[in-house]
Amino acid sequence: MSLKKLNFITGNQNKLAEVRAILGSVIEVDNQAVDVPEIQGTIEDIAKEKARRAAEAINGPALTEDTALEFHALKGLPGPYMYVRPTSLGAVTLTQTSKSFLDTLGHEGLNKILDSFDDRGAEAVCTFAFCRGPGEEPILFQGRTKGAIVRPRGPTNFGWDPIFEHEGKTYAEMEKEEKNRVSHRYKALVKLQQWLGHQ
Ligand SMILES: O=P(O)(O)OP(=O)(O)OP(=O)(O)OC[C@H]1O[C@@H](n2cnc3c(O)ncnc32)[C@H](O)[C@@H]1O
Ligand SMILES: [Mg+2]
Repeated sequence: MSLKKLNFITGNQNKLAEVRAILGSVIEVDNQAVDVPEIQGTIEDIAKEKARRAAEAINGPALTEDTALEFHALKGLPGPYMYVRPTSLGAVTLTQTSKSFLDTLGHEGLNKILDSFDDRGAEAVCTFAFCRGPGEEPILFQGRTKGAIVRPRGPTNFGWDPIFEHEGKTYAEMEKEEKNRVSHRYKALVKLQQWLGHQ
């Protein structure tokens, strides 16, 4: 099967812009902002289930992405629960949490959690899941970038970018191109791109 384009199911415009910036010259990236329920579980469980549900919702091939931020001192928390949006499928609301760790605590609150630990280390984890269609098993592509949680520096337009420092700069302080050369999302997309080359 040769894929002519990817249908990236996300409501997050920042993610979409980064995916298009990284993959745009390789393959066309369409977008549908379908609200897909996110279950609780491991990053991998959440990512796979999201893609399955997206493929069912659009009745076709779907690419989804899930981002987690793991604090080493907290043994990986908040991880995929940094942001859990209330989502619903028909009458069934699957996740009830209306506010995320980030929304609730803010950049300062997330920093304060770590003030009582020596280790400010963190890892940004990006997991893309591609599902060929309803009933198919999703394939995962994961990228990880190591960093540290710091007091906010730089523009505040994308999630926790201002408090995630990688090699001396926060993601928010980097030019877009710079973030897209080192980010968790970039590393996951390199794997997706390699896989696309074999399709
Ligand atoms: O529609 P989807 O793709 O689910 O988009 P989302 O915004 O709900 O995304 P997630 O469920 O993966 O939640 C991750 C949250 O983490 C934040 N986030 C994701 N990627 C990020 C990045 O590269 N830099 C900073 N914050 C990021 C941002 O606030 C997201 O809303
Ligand atoms: Mg989401």
